[in-house]
Amino acid sequence: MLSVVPTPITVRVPAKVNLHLAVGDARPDGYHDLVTVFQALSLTDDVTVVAAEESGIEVRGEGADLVPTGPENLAWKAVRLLAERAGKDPDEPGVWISINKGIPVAGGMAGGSADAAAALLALNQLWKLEIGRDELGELAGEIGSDVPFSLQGGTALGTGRGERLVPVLARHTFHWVIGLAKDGLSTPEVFGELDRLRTDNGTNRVGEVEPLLEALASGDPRQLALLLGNDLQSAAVSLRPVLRRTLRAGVQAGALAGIVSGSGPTCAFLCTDADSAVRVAAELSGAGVCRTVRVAHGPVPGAKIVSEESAHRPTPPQVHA
Ligand SMILES: C[C@@](CO)(OP(=O)(O)O)[C@H](O)COP(=O)(O)OP(=O)(O)OC[C@H]1O[C@@H](n2ccc(N)nc2=O)[C@H](O)[C@@H]1O
Ligand SMILES: Nc1ncnc2c1ncn2[C@@H]1O[C@H](COP(=O)(O)OP(=O)(O)O)[C@@H](O)[C@H]1O
Repeated sequence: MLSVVPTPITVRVPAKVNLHLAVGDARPDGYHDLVTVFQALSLTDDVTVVAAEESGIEVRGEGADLVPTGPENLAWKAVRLLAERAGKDPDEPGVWISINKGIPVAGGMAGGSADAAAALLALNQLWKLEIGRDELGELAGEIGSDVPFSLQGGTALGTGRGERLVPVLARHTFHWVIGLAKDGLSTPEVFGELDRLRTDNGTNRVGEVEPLLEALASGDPRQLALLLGNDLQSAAVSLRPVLRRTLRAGVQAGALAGIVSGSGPTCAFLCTDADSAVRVAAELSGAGVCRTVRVAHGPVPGAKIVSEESAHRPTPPQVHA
């Protein structure tokens, strides 16, 4: 008898950095209204789905031991949501998922959200559901605030919880150095710390987003560097004071500006060009304030299906501290 080998589908999905993150006051539902500008960066995860008798999830790559392989994995939430939509048993959907992590775990770069977005796209194809991008985006927003952006990629303005997106024009490619920290920070804890700091003694708030949008359209990294801002930065630094040193070290190494990525603790440094990014990465690595240092560029596209051949990731340029 001829046995048919199921065909796996692999989706590659990017990390994000928030170039502008304005956080409003806490809402009754526990969330905060945001005005944010996301940019998708060239640090990626690969998520492969394949039809299987035994359903489950496995995680490989850097920080894999910190990622849950049960129902708490955000990719598994995507599986359950799409299984319900497809009329399948969400407890036994008959799918095996392999995640290859290249995005730092709990680093404020939306790695879990990225895997959920990738799983949505891959299963849409595997189960031939033909759900359009708009509906996929809505399903993504049910999983988490950052998931719709992971699907969309590029550069986008996010409002609401960050899930309502409008694409933003970004001319040219921007070059970044990414400084990874030893341990992650919890997103809800960082939002909570910001609320506490604001109640106790107030904190500065980032200004309007329009000047940053103009800098993106101009494509001038020097102009953009002056306008990067993140309301969560003071909270992340309060919980992890060493980040102040990391931010200073990146600028001393030659970056135009440094910023905590989202809720941190990863720090992102904007550089003039690709060569400068490599030099800054080497020097920051030598400063001993980061676990690992990588170079990246953005914007890059959102989640997309890649062929099996190209699913074997090239080793990203990195410098070990
Ligand atoms: C801060 C940001 C900036 O892009 O990213 P990260 O740094 O975590 O990657 C996001 O707002 C994180 O989005 P995401 O990680 O999807 O968060 P969710 O799962 O939706 O929410 C986790 C928790 O964070 C808090 N939260 C999240 C989003 C938001 N607008 N207000 C909040 O207060 C809430 O306590 C919520 O329960
Ligand atoms: N697929 C996943 N990849 C990474 N973390 C995940 C995943 N699913 C759930 N998590 C959990 O989400 C937490 C936040 O991880 P992550 O999304 O990488 O960071 P952040 O929210 O800071 O951007 C992790 O500590 C981990 O326990």
